[in-house]
Amino acid sequence: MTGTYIQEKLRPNHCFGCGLDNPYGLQIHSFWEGDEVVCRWTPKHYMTGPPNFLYGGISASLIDCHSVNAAVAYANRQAGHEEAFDPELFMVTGTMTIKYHKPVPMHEVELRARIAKVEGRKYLVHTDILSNGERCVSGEVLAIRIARMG
Ligand SMILES: CCCCCCCC(=O)SCCNC(=O)CCNC(=O)[C@H](O)C(C)(C)COP(=O)(O)OP(=O)(O)OC[C@H]1O[C@@H](n2cnc3c(N)ncnc32)[C@H](O)[C@@H]1OP(=O)(O)O
Repeated sequence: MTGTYIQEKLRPNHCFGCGLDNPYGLQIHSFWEGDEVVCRWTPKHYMTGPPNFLYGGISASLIDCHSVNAAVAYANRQAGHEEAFDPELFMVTGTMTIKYHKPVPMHEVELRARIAKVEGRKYLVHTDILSNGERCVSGEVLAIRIARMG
């Protein structure tokens, strides 16, 4: 999959959640699957919250970055910049709501994001975290398009 991950098109990027240039970050790798953006990610042992389960803040960070990256990818796709992203199509999180349905076991999870609504500079993204196909966490992220920072 190297070369087709959304994060590859956002470099350089030191973001803790999605920056491939941050060796201390979560290093998510997201890709299109039809109309959904998918990421498979495995927690490190020190990311535990409740015994044997993932820390909720990590789930929130995963949803945050995966969703914003999905919105950036969507905007670039709509603008015909799928191969090389337009640096002007950059977004940050405005608002995020997280619902924890079930604890997340400490093994590989799948994130699935869908663009629910676009209104001007606002992109509403729905993302689920699944473990063994079961939804454990869901999030609603409002990504807001801005001029690129830095
Ligand atoms: C590729 C790497 C991605 C890295 C990102 C990873 C995710 C992150 O962690 S981002 C960091 C966390 N987020 C931030 O720090 C953002 C801080 N906030 C800001 O910079 C600004 O408040 C910002 C950009 C969100 C909005 O400011 P500004 O561009 O002036 O927006 P503004 O013109 O006031 O509003 C535009 C629209 O968005 C809405 N809006 C603005 N802020 C928010 C908000 N926080 N929540 C909901 N809606 C908002 C406004 O109501 C307005 O809507 P409408 O067009 O319908 O009237």
